[in-house]
Amino acid sequence: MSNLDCQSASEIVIFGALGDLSRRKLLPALYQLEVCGLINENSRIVGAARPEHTLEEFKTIVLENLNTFVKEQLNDEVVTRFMNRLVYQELDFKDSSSFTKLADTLATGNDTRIYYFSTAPSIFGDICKGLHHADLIQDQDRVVMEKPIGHSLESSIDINNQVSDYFKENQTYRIDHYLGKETVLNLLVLRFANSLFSNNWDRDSIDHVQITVAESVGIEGRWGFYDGAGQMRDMVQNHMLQVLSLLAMEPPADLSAESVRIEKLKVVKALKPINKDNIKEKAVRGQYSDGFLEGSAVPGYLNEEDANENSNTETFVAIKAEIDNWRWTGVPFYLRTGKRMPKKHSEIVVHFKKPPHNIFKDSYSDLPANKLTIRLQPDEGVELQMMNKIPGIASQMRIQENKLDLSFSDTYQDQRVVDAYERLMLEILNGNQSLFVSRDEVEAAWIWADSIIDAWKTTGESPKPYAAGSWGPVSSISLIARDDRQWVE
Ligand SMILES: NC(=O)C1=CN([C@@H]2O[C@H](COP(=O)(O)OP(=O)(O)OC[C@H]3O[C@@H](n4cnc5c(N)ncnc54)[C@H](OP(=O)(O)O)[C@@H]3O)[C@@H](O)[C@H]2O)C=CC1
Ligand SMILES: O=C1O[C@H](COP(=O)(O)O)[C@@H](O)[C@H](O)[C@H]1O
Repeated sequence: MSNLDCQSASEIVIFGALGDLSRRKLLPALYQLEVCGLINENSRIVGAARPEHTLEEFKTIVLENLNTFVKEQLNDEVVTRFMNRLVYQELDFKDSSSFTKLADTLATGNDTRIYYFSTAPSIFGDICKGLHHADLIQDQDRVVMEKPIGHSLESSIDINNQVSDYFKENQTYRIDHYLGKETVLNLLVLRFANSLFSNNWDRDSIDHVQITVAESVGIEGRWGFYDGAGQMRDMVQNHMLQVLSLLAMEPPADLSAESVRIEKLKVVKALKPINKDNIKEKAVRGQYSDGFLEGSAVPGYLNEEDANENSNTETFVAIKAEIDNWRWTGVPFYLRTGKRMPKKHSEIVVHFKKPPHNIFKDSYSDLPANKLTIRLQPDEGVELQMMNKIPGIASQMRIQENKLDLSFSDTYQDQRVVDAYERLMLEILNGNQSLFVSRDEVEAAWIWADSIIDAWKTTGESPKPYAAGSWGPVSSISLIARDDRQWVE
């Protein structure tokens, strides 16, 4: 079945259509789906926003954005098709009575509506009330929620309740854009389409796993938002736990949303709690200070624009996560993520156990373990480090460490790199929830993350400084060195 066979025509309503996310990601993603012919020909895109604009003015803004944010040259024919789908709706999301205008607009369109909440979560409840007030919620409609879903378990329950009063769970799509990344999706294929890995994916074969999500960017003008969150809430509670779940979950029965989400949830629930009693040995938080990136001086977190110089917010986190279940007992998952690290570089390194006995002692005294490196971004690919004989007639067997390297850009040269939002938008249009996060997952992740954040608060643990352009505070090296291991650089 092609994607379009399962996709009914819909009204795609973007609340916050003139905001940053919509302009940079959502509209370009929809344009790319248009290029691929993946949007039902009768679907419309309704931009809802506060300012008064004519449709022509809205189209002009959208075209400017496409010119800016779509990497490839725009195709005139596709642009015309895309523009013909656009509708503009001036709306104050906090004024329920104004939603009757939206009802009039939607009355002339398709039966199924996709409501994309591209606004701050504090407004989700107001939008739901407005939609309800104008009788705009039907069983076949879908709602898309952007992150962050709260800043704690309590606030996430509150946001989820505000939406679930009006939409059922099977109508709700919670975005974690990491689930739309090609390389994150490829984890499923790597693990469950290759028996070499699926048969060796447990405590018997694996020594430990490292997950690094390093960013070279700093706060990029969003100090106010970021300072209330920090790297634990911004990256670990969501993206890193999603990656960890896909990496560690049991094989799902199939790829349905229900099967995949149940298995991911079990992983998060099995995470050993980190609290005030063990925080010092299990987690490290850091904050970047002045430093250098690619040869240029960059300010520290407390010297960024709009900064409050007393902030204790972390911009770096390293954690020794442990999954208390049959498969993973005794296998640490070391997580590390930070802003202003030397480069944008995200990867998973699976360290297998060493061979039990070395028969090559004469040429190699200490056989290294196999390492599987999954490069998430950039330079996406998969690399397996293994031992190999050096060809030659020498009487003594000479061996060396070598690698099998599958670089996606070399192997799939003709393929454009698909942005995560394109993939996720397509899944929303097709009504497939597999790549979206269930309420249970969000809440289980908050329980684990909250305990760490509370422990930092209780112990008064301040973030350790690290120079911008470095790999994090020295204590993150100690975190892993205590177990006689080291971060892969
Ligand atoms: N930007 C990004 O890259 C990412 C954003 N997100 C999330 O996506 C969501 C949107 O973010 P972002 O686009 O950056 O935010 P913006 O503030 O840029 O956009 C939000 C839009 O909502 C509009 N809005 C707010 N209140 C009302 C109202 N009462 N009535 C009508 N319109 C209103 C704003 O309009 P006005 O300007 O008139 O107030 C603004 O255009 C947030 O939850 C964010 O956390 C998640 C990941 C990445
Ligand atoms: O959600 C977020 O993700 C980005 C990192 O996303 P990536 O796709 O560039 O890896 C992060 O910079 C931002 O702070 C966070 O809110």
